[in-house]
Amino acid sequence: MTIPDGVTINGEMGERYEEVLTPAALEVIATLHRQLDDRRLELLEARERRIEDLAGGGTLDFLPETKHIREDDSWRVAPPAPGLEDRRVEITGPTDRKMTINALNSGAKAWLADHEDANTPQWSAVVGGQLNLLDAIDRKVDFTGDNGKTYTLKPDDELATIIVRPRGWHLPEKHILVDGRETSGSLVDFALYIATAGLRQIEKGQGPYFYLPKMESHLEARLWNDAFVIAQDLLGIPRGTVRATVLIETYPAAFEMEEILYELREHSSGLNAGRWDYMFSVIKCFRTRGKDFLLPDRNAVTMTVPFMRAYTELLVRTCHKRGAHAIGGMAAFIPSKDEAVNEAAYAKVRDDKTREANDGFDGSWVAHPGMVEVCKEVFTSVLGERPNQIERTRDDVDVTAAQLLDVASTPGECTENGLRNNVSVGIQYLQAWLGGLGAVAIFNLMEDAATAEISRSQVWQWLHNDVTLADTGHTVTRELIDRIVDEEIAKLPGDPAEYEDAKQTFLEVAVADDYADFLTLPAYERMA
Ligand SMILES: CC(=O)SCCNC(=O)CCNC(=O)[C@H](O)C(C)(C)COP(=O)(O)OP(=O)(O)OC[C@H]1O[C@@H](n2cnc3c(N)ncnc32)[C@H](O)[C@@H]1OP(=O)(O)O
Ligand SMILES: O=CC(=O)O
Ligand SMILES: [Mg+2]
Repeated sequence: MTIPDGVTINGEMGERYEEVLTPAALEVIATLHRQLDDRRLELLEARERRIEDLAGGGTLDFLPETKHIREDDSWRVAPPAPGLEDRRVEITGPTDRKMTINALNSGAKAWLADHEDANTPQWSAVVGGQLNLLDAIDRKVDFTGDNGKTYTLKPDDELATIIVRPRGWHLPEKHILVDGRETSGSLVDFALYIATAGLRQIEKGQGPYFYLPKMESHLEARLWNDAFVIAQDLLGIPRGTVRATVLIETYPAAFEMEEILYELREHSSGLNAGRWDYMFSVIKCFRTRGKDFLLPDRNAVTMTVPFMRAYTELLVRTCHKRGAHAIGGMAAFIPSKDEAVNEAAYAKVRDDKTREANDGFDGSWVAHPGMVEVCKEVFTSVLGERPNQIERTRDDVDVTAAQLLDVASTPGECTENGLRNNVSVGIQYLQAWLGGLGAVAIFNLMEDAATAEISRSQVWQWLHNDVTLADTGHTVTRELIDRIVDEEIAKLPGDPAEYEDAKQTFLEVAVADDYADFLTLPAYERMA
């Protein structure tokens, strides 16, 4: 296997890995790393400076220096690329072989093939996931499971369009070094896809399409755009072939939606309302600012509370003004074998998608194949034969910074039940994550990296703001959390000792004075 100068692969070479870690793909990684990684690290430092400013009493607002972009009515994003015109229902999920086939066959219009919230950066998942994508595009992915069930792809014209979500800018890739330095997980996931399966997508009449997560500014979008231009030029692909939908899922990004679309306009395929990371980011940004930014129990923060409503309304308005798709977020309810729970889950997903479709979204996400039809049906009842409703410009919407920041009027209470739920979900999720699973069903809900971030951040916020719990009257202290951690672990299946790693990681990210930027960072250090 030929490895370009300066590139080191630390990870074990599994079967067929050379089909993904090709010389061309490694060359793209090396070039992107050398040209862009210093800027990536500077942008991560800028995030830290913003957090310090917010902790010191600063606030978020629309940027004065980019007002001209917001006020210039002349620009639009590129028209929808092949396979991305109609996105009324998109399924999300990790890229293991079974999920790949199930997602592509699900009847959804698109599949977010996840190397982010629903996946872990285990080396075998980083490369193995890309191999599954390659095999799916080449129609060589069929297999028979251990259960004897045969997994076979449907005909091409019935499959969902693949949209790959690489890791966020903060995550390193320790198994691939360039000039002795760890690389960026984002650039590795992007490069491995565009230089292998993504090229095959072009031959098939579509393109390398991406979902871009967890960005905090338009300058981070500019970095992605530069990565697209460099990679397309290197691989001899016309500029504009790559398309990217950006998740607006951080508080700062909500104030730069228009600028983010502008930076990526040649490559843009819209914005998505990434509600779970958004809530996480709200807590993270203002975690030390007391009751004005204190969220009640996680399950009480619905999409209809004022600050969440302001965010989704602004997203639709911004996208449609610029000719871009507005894609809704994830209702975390999944089918259940318990009939009553199942009925409630379907009703909640239906309500959620109905609100989004009526608000002007062009499509939305589901976490499970069982939820595809309900989402499709709801959007079809609004869209009819139209592929989207981009023409609905929502000129009636005018969202202010104060509305986006109005966390204080969120109804609900902080309760011990909520605290216990956060502790249990956080530990169960980390247990799964450390074992290589990025998405799991816990208490009848889909849990992934974003929802787990909310859980651990709430624990941190309640502890560091001396919250008094409404149901018990207790103040949240380290002693109370330690007791609840042990009690909740005792309720889980198996020996409590099996949860020790997850417990320690949870305590590190949920109670330590130094708030970890992302739970996946210390967790990744524990991963081989
Ligand atoms: C905040 C965000 O970023 S949201 C986006 C990121 N999160 C996600 O993508 C989560 C995606 N969802 C999932 O991973 C799964 O639905 C889970 C883990 C929550 C539940 O999965 P399971 O416990 O396997 O559910 P269940 O047993 O009901 O699955 C039934 C079948 O549907 C399949 N399935 C379930 N979810 C998916 C999915 N998202 N994509 C493809 N197939 C799926 C299962 O593989 C299983 O297949 P099988 O019958 O062939 O064995
Ligand atoms: O990625 C989606 C989210 O809600 O977070
Ligand atoms: Mg997210």
